[in-house]
Amino acid sequence: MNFPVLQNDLILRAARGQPTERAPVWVMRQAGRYLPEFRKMREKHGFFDICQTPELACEITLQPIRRFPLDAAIIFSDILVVPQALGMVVEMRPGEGPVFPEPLNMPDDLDKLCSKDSVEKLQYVFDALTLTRHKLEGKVPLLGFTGAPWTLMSYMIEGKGSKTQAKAKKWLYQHPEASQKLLQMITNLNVDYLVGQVKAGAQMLQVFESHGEFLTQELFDKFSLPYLTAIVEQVKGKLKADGIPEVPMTVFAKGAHFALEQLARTGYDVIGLDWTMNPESSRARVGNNVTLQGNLDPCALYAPKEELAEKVAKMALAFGSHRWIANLGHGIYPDVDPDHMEAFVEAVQKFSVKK
Ligand SMILES: Cc1c2[nH]c(c1CCC(=O)O)Cc1[nH]c(c(CCC(=O)O)c1C)Cc1[nH]c(c(CCC(=O)O)c1C)Cc1[nH]c(c(CCC(=O)O)c1C)C2
Repeated sequence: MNFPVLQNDLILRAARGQPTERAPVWVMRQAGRYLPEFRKMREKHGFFDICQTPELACEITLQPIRRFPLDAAIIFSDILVVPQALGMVVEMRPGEGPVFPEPLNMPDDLDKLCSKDSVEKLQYVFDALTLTRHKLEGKVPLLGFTGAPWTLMSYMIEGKGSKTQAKAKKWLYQHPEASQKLLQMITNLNVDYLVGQVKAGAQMLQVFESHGEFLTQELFDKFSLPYLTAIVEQVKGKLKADGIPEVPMTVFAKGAHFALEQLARTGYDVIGLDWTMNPESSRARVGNNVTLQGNLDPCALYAPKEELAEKVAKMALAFGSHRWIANLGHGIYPDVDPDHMEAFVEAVQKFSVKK
């Protein structure tokens, strides 16, 4: 596809354990809600209309890259496009967030899902990736992503955000086989979806297990870890079989602090840490063969800029300069002042320089 030559490969080097002059930095959910230029675009267009229109998705992906000296762009989309591709309706309601008008209630409802040709329904994401990779002009690598099977399953059953995920967890206890059938269906689509994203131009991939925090270790071992592992093994295996150079893969399992050692053995190149994790003890637990990503408290961006810079300096010291990708410990919040996002990025660049 003759993509422009990459000029900044810091994040790819950090992910592979190669030396970097300083830590690369990007921010989860960096495109979107907190930027006035995004909100202006949202006044005119529906959320999923933007996702489905490559020119608009590309424009929003580039907005934070124009403003801040970031080291990666993440394609503008949402994890919930995967349930849509399986035949579910998802609406984005103002003030409420994503809603499934007809969530899955009982195992029989799985028959309503349609896994045939589902990856083809995501062609618009592939088109957005290809366009964006060109429009980035090689400035920084382009990241693709998906939601992990458990996180997507929980949305498909709850039908919206939930404080407890009790309906979804009820399935794990009452309908373990149906749960595994659903998780496998999502895993299969995710593998094809991520391979398709790389073929379309994604240079690195992240799997978001945002609802890891609701699982016990026992539930995580049974209903999350095997599917996260299958995804990394199969995506890397398929790329290799197709003669396509492998790309680094990140897993962000929010709240799954108990699973750090296991996650480090799955084959992911990068483990994302949420803001509750201690960088030094996390490093001691995972060893030196994986890269860590994170993990400043997203609310630290509310602090005065000087204090924010101090927190970043402290974080840089705790992670050290090798195998670290600087980020927040979860997505940036919608009411953060963009000037403080800039202060965060600049502080990482200043304090993570290798001595
Ligand atoms: C990576 C990504 C996501 N969503 C969006 C992006 C695009 C890139 C970016 O913003 O940088 C756009 C993205 N997605 C959404 C928005 C706001 C919608 C709007 O403009 O009205 C944007 C910009 C909508 C959305 N989509 C989702 C929610 C959370 C709902 C809840 O559980 O209460 C919400 C509010 C689901 C979702 N979506 C995503 C996750 C995983 C990351 C995380 O844990 O934050 C999750 C859980 C991932």
